[in-house]
Amino acid sequence: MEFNWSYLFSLASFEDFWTASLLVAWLSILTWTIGVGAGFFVALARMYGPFWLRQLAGTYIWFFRSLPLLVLLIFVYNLPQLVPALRPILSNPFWAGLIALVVSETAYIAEIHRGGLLSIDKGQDEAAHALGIRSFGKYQKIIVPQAFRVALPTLGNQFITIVKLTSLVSVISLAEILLIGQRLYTRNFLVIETLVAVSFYYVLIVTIFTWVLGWIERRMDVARRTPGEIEIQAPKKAATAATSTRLVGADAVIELKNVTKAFGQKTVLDDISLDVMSGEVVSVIGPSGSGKTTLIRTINALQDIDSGSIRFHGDDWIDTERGYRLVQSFHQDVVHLGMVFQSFNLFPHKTVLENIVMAPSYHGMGSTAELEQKALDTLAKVGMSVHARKYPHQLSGGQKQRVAIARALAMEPKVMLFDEPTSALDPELVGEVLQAIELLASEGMTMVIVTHEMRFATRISDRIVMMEDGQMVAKVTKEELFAAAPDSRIKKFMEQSEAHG
Ligand SMILES: Nc1ncnc2c1ncn2[C@@H]1O[C@H](COP(=O)(O)OP(=O)(O)OP(=O)(O)O)[C@@H](O)[C@H]1O
Repeated sequence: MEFNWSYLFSLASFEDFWTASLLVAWLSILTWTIGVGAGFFVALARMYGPFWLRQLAGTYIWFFRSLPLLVLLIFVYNLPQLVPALRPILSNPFWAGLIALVVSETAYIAEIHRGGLLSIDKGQDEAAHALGIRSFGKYQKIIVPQAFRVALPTLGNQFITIVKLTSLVSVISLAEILLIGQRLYTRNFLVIETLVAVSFYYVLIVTIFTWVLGWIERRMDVARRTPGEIEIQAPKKAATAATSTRLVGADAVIELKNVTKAFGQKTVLDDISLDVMSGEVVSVIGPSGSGKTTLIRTINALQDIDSGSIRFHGDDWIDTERGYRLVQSFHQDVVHLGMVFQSFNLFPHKTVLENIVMAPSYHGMGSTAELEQKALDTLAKVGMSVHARKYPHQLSGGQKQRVAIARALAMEPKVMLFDEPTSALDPELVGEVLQAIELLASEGMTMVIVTHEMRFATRISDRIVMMEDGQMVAKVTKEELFAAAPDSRIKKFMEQSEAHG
């Protein structure tokens, strides 16, 4: 038997195949789009829901991934036998097929989203918390765009799977590509030629959508973007620390009282009390693992405490009398505590300017134009305005940290918290970050700085506190430090640290 080429070529213009191809494309797009939306909520329910919802989402995923699609299709199509009211919808093979495909695919897509969500660094969440960006805004602006970018290749792959799975809908008589082919070869017995044509139409659809998905992926890939041009005039050089005009006030801005925190058996903060006065710069030093980072993170509730209390600006802020409790206005007021993290925690999918404008815009602090101008002014202050249109991956570590400082400053905080701001930097980049911090100190900003930079701590601080094994073993002013005996704990520690640094 000869291969019938002319018959095959005639199928390229067979209208029923083109109609069926459009139907397959439409069914696949609908299934994928609804599945991507529904799957996201199932993933969120599975990860963050209350216990019963997590169980429910887990059971849904387990059940519909176990059930063969063919069984589900036939079940859904025949459901009107049990529930006649569903007949108007489910007796239509397109709707029955769509519902079965969506129910099944949502289970797979939920797991893809879960992978995307799990890949997002915890630091992104912490940065959102510190900037007062709450759940919905956090997901909308920070987590979902990044998680979606990570999940996109796998989601694209799932789309291809869906296109091919639509061929199963032929069992409930949907006139899709395979069914058109079957109808032809049962009449003319040209099975091979007809199946070649069927394959051609599937390959064509998959090729077009692979190209479209690839294009979307490339568009979302910030690593491919070239730094944008900056229209503003670059300042000749970064602002430098002015002669200090700083005065330490008599009012405490932050008051920690008998704060304790244990991780399991290990007490990491042991009855810590500390007042930070307005305009004061307090550096927290101490050996690795002594509890410095834990301490600073308790102030803006990135870390909970077991007992004790924290007051902010003379008002209740965090207490533990009836369990760990934040004051009601916590999330509005946390923005007054700017935080700079050791690992920067910039938003990688946003430009430098967008990183800075995001929180003020979320809090409605002005029009976009006003906020951008303010952001550029703040960037100029840390010597970063020329880089405003770059993405974080296009910056050095020191530049990233200066942007992180500008991002915190954009919320016009009353206090700045620095958690080892130079620890992740190469030695040659440390200076530029310290200079930016020093400038803030000279302007009278109240600051708490966890640092290993002893010389810097001595130069900039009004007070230095030393942690050791969860206890505050020294709390000295600069004068007391100079006057301290050479064999005092704090002086010895500082000397040893400098020698190793
Ligand atoms: N989430 C956590 N779960 C369990 N243990 C923790 C957690 N966070 C910190 N720790 C432990 O608490 C102790 C203090 O950690 P912390 O990060 O506060 O120390 P540090 O003084 O800042 O150290 P370094 O200078 O090395 O950053 C360490 O022993 C650490 O392992």
